[in-house]
Amino acid sequence: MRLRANELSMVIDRQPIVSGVDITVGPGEVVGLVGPNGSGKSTLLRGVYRVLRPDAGRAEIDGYDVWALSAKAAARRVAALVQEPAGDVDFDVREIVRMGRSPYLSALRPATAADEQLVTDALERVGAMPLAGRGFRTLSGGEKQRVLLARALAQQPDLLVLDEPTNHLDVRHQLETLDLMRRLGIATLTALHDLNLAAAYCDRLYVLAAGRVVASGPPDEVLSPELVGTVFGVGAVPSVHPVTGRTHLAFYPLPAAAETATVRR
Ligand SMILES: Nc1ncnc2c1ncn2[C@@H]1O[C@H](COP(=O)(O)OP(=O)(O)OP(=O)(O)O)[C@@H](O)[C@H]1O
Repeated sequence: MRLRANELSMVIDRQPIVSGVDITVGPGEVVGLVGPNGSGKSTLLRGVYRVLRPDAGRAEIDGYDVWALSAKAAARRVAALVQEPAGDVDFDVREIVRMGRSPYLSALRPATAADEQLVTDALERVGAMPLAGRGFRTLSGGEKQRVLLARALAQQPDLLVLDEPTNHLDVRHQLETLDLMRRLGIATLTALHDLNLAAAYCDRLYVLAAGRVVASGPPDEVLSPELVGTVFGVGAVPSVHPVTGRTHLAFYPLPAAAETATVRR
């Protein structure tokens, strides 16, 4: 499986939000999307998981334009874990995860025991089996996040798209979730705010600023103090993490006069 976003541009209310973005995710690769608030990360992801149609360019999975596929066919290839309200109806956890099988079902292809087993497997994989009978609305933010990840896994996607998967998670569950994401072996494109987590868990990063990719490559090469200063407007001191051996950035505020201008669209 290979995702290739080619010259993707997205306009909202006549404002360019994503401009000429090229992104690839190779088989089994975990690719991070980082950038300041409002830089267009979620909008770009929506173009990829087929919720917001790009105004120009294409997002292709194995050469298929995701926008040329039916919604159901696209959902068999791409699963998204996004920040979403629970909705009005109180489904239980198992029902929520079962929804991940709906792209495969139809009047001619009703749910089978194999589908139910996939639901169980997905719940087990994220450690949410003890929550299976609970009402989704009664879960904590972190529990909800894990159940939504289980739903995405039940979809058996070729590509996982995650928008801030560590949102709401305590520090242990942040590490566990990203560790799980890596172990899944599924090609993944994930927006992450925490640059140190992005560096620790992603094979490659794309840095978005004002809707454009301003840097890309392995985290160690991309997250230089210069780039962090220019794009995020903070100082960064790199060091080697004493346990993991990965590059770790310590941040500090820059004096107001030294703040660099944000990249213009
Ligand atoms: N439906 C919408 N209507 C109007 N403006 C929108 C809409 N969706 C996104 N935008 C604007 O597009 C810009 C990019 O938003 P987006 O959510 O893609 O950024 P982001 O990088 O994911 O931000 P954050 O890190 O804060 O989640 C923002 O200025 C936002 O206000």
